[in-house]
Amino acid sequence: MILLTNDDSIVRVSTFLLVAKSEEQLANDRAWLEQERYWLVHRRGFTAVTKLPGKSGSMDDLATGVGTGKIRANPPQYDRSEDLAQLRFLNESSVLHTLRQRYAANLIHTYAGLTMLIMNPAVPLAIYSEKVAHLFRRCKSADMPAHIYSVAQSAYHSMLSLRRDHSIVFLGRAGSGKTINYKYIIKYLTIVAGANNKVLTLEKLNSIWTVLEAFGNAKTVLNNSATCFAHLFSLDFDQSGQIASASIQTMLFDRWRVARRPEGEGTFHILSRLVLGAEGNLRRDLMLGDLNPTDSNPYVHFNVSNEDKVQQAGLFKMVYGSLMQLGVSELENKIIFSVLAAILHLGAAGAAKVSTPTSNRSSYHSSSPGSDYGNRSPAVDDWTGQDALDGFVIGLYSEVFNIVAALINRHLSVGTHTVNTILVFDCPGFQNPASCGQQNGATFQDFCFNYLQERLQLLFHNTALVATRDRYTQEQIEVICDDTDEVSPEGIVNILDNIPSNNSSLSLAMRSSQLDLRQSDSTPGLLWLLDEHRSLPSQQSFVDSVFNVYREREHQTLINKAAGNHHLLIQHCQGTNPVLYNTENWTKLAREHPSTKAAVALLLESTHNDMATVFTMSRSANISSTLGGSLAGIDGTQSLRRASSIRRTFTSSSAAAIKRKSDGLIETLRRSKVKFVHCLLAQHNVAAVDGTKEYFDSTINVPLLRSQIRGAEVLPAVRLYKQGFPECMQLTEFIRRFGLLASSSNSTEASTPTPTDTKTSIEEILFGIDLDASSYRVGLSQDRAGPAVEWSGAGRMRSVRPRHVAFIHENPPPALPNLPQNPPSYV
Ligand SMILES: Nc1ncnc2c1ncn2[C@@H]1O[C@H](COP(=O)(O)OP(=O)(O)OP(=O)(O)O)[C@@H](O)[C@H]1O
Repeated sequence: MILLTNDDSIVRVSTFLLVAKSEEQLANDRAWLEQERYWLVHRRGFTAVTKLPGKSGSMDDLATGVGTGKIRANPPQYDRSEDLAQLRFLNESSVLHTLRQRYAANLIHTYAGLTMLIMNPAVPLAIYSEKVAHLFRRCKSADMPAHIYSVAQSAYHSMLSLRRDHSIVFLGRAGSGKTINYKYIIKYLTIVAGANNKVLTLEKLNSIWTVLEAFGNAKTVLNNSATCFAHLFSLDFDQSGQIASASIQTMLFDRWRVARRPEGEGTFHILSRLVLGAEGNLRRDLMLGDLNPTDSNPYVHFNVSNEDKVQQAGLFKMVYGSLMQLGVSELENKIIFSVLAAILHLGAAGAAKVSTPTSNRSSYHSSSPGSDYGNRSPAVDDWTGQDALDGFVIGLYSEVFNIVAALINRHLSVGTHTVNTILVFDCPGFQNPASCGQQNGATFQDFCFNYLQERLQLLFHNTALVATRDRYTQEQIEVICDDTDEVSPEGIVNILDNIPSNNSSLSLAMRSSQLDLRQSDSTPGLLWLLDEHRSLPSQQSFVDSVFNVYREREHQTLINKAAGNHHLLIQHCQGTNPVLYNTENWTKLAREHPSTKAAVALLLESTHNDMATVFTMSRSANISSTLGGSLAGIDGTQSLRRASSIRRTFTSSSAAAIKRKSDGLIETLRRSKVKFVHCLLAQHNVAAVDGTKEYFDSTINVPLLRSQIRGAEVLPAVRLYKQGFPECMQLTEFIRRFGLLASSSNSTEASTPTPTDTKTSIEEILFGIDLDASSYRVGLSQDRAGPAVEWSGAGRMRSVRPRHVAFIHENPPPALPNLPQNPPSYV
């Protein structure tokens, strides 16, 4: 258990220990630095080496593995630095070394400048209790140890002081811990900010997570309970800083899973839980007893042990109870589960192709008794009967998922005036099935998830690097920072989603010379090619269309043809994570079968009045008008009050809609002040292995961690943070707070000061208090926000500041085996 204390004596002692060094310590430091310790980088890791005195030749020559050559090691006291910006020698190996040292001590959180890195510990840690949350309350950013609660607290504090909307975004690979930390952020804000009229409580949060996990998660090869939807939790605060309303927007990115789950993976948990857990009248009314778990059913699988079956049955009862706690009536519950039961019965029935007497076209009928949906979904081109049924089931499940989210919102959203919002965003992680030995190639669903992760990484790049540099230029602040090894995610994002500027057709795009395409910035992205592909003869494979366009050598570093008719390789995450995709069936998946829309219409127009009422409700003004919140909707146009139309935008399954959804999301996030959390995996498949503890007690997979650090652009961001001036304050605000320190002749009280007066006064104040001139700059620009004083990141040394909180392990966790405290080398 971690205990945080603000006991003064502890603060003073730790401050003294950190600041004051004995002569002996200083001598040791000097001796260590004179030794010239370097990292020798190699494919499998890095090794500490010492330069022998008197030997010539550059140590940089040894760094054959990275190419940067900046490989000096830090003295041992930096081993567990809480902020990577504190490292004296900032390089990739030193970053890996620090993360590894901290991880060995169960310190899974590390600041990377303004970003937080979190390693997945794979085992529960007792550092998230309510008591711990209260210790972060009212703390300022610089006073908090690295912890997921410090991210939440600094967003909350910043929202209150700036009166601006904030968002917290999680990035990382599948199973790296995004969802768990997303929940901790919301839990923290609920505990610390409190909620008016108990609109949000910890019990309600538990119910929400239980319901969403059941309806939106599934077992995948990379995670036993992977999130298959993106969710944006919106916490709306009133003037006093309390939560006044909340809502959740969901996007079921993997809606195909209900009908076409990848080999070896599961469908949404709720389907098997319903069959195993429903009892009494519900079981009888939904005829669940007729479904034999041993029969093959494309829409559910029961490949679990008896013990698991009991557990799944228990989980169903929890879901049912949670829905009730969230204000869902028994009737509404029954309606939701009856649609799910219909999906299961349709799966048991299967589909057959029949000819209709009135038309030459074929249509598809389920052989399920009483089912006449086939007439509503005319077959198109190469659709099969199973496609029609699958499309229908996808439509049904998507509507169920939407109504569940709408019912949660009905319970949380209060039509009250709110001032600011904190958005917390989680989505499926980066997928690479090859990392767990699956060589068949990644699926279309994986492609969609990876595209969204790339968009988020680009948002990070633009926020942490591009916008920061632009601001320095605007303020005429010179920052010397090496950016030669920076690679922007923009190149890969363009390959994935570029829309040709001349809106040419696919056949035109393929006929045009590459030069023309490049000159007009018209090289179409893969999503556009998928969308357009339906206009091509079906013999042409999607991969052929792609490589008719992407013949250019300059693209070969990002996209390549792979062995097999349908395979292509995309170099994701700045080339650190190549993913082999199998594009067979992608053109079909990117389209929406007409039966999907028919399923939606069927629910809305159902002759069963209650059913029609419930499903219409999620689209009607009733529910959307109850949605509170000051923040614009995820589609990037209007407020959340337009939730029904937002959801419609998101239910289209075409490739173009995936881009549109992502655009809306990024635009929504961009308008707020964004904080990023990068979740990291220490080992492949941590989240998919049972008996994780034993599996996990091994050394860190250094190449895996290195590729995540590179892909996440940690080093460039920390470097800019360290060299730059990341903390800024408007000049007027500075004067308001510190104006008293100005000499009387320059007092700003006499008359309204001009910007030049203000700047001069500030420079005098800073000069007067003898602050190191290299640690600040006074900006010049006259932009809307006004010129600013910028504070150096390097000057923000958390470890030498008196802390208001400190970590103490009550029961120190056992050190991981095979991890010496100061390992001489890593392999
Ligand atoms: N802070 C943590 N403490 C304990 N266990 C953790 C922590 N973070 C992650 N885990 C473990 O890792 C597993 C995967 O975490 P989680 O589902 O949050 O990952 P994810 O990144 O959201 O995955 P996906 O992208 O596949 O949805 C969890 O089930 C849990 O076992």
